[in-house]
Amino acid sequence: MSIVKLTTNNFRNLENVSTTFHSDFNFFIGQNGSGKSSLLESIFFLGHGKSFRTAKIDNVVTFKHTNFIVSVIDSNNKRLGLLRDTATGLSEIKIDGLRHNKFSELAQNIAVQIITPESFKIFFGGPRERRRFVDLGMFHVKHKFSEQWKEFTQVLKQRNACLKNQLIGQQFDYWTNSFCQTCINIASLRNEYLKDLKKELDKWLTILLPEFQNEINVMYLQGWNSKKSLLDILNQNKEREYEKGHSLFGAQRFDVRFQYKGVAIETFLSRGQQKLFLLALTFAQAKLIGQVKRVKPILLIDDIGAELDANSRNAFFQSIKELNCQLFITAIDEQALEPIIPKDNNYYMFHVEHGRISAISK
Ligand SMILES: Nc1ncnc2c1ncn2[C@@H]1O[C@H](COP(=O)(O)OP(=O)(O)OP(=O)(O)O)[C@@H](O)[C@H]1O
Repeated sequence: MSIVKLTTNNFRNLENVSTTFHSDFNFFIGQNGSGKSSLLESIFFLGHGKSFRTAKIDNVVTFKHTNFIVSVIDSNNKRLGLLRDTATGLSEIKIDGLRHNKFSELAQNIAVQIITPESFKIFFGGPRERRRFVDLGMFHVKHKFSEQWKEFTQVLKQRNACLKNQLIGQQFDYWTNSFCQTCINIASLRNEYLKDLKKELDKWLTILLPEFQNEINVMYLQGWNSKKSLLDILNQNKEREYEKGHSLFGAQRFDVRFQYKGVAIETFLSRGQQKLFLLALTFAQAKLIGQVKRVKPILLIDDIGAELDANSRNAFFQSIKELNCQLFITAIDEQALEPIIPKDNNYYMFHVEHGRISAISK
């Protein structure tokens, strides 16, 4: 499936947008402040239940309004909708007109990934974004993950409550044992997933960063020393954990690092190369999602011109031809898009101005 039609009401400066999209390639050009990122943000919101720019919902609702709606119709004629109200704090999720309580039910129907000019700073800046990235793939690719994650977060919460309240004895031991088991399950699922991701990554690096293909080592740090038993580690660090009041080891602390000849890649890749690497990684993840989901992965790429020279944009074009994704790509002007516009005219181009989106005839 792909998004056929998007409607937004009071989402940033997109007060009333209703636009029909191409199933593969959608390009948006517009001046600074016209609403390009807001458009991508609205689609991202539907897939993630939050913005990629702010944690404050008030910032997203159009000034002087109290709620926004984003809805889409997909190529299977399925309708997905989300309303967020700042006055009441309520969210309303609708799938084909029926209300749902859990955001994950909406997210099952739409797999959205984004790359912005800031992505690589956040991605290489700390484990949080890398965790989010991997777990998004896990959510869509590994069917068992959602259930296991739910169980894990509940167990983690209980164990943390014991640590915070200085509870010892049977109750704490019970949650610690459950915690170890759920950590091991999740760690092994992530390990499987990252092996598949690494294979797929090498394919995309062949096009985007050929000098690094087959040379990048994906290091999976599962959240505790993999040579030791988690239970032993927890027993040895009991006092430290009680002191901190939360679990210091476990699947919640995992990370994934990328190395070239034993060195972290972000320490020597240029900014443009870092962007190409992230594109390769995102494409790899999209490919894995596309293989298992009925939904076609959606890729949002904000300001493609930033950091990429003409050669890199050519490599980017070569790679997107191989992807089976629906792409939404923004740029300040058409020149930045030149090398990546399909020559067969099989795409849509839009002009964004003052929050209005109009199709440009080719
Ligand atoms: N809550 C809001 N209500 C109304 N307008 C808003 C709101 N938040 C931001 N804006 C305005 O929306 C406009 C669009 O911003 P957006 O970031 O989407 O622009 P853009 O086209 O991506 O620009 P750039 O090329 O500079 O990244 C800006 O002028 C911004 O001031």
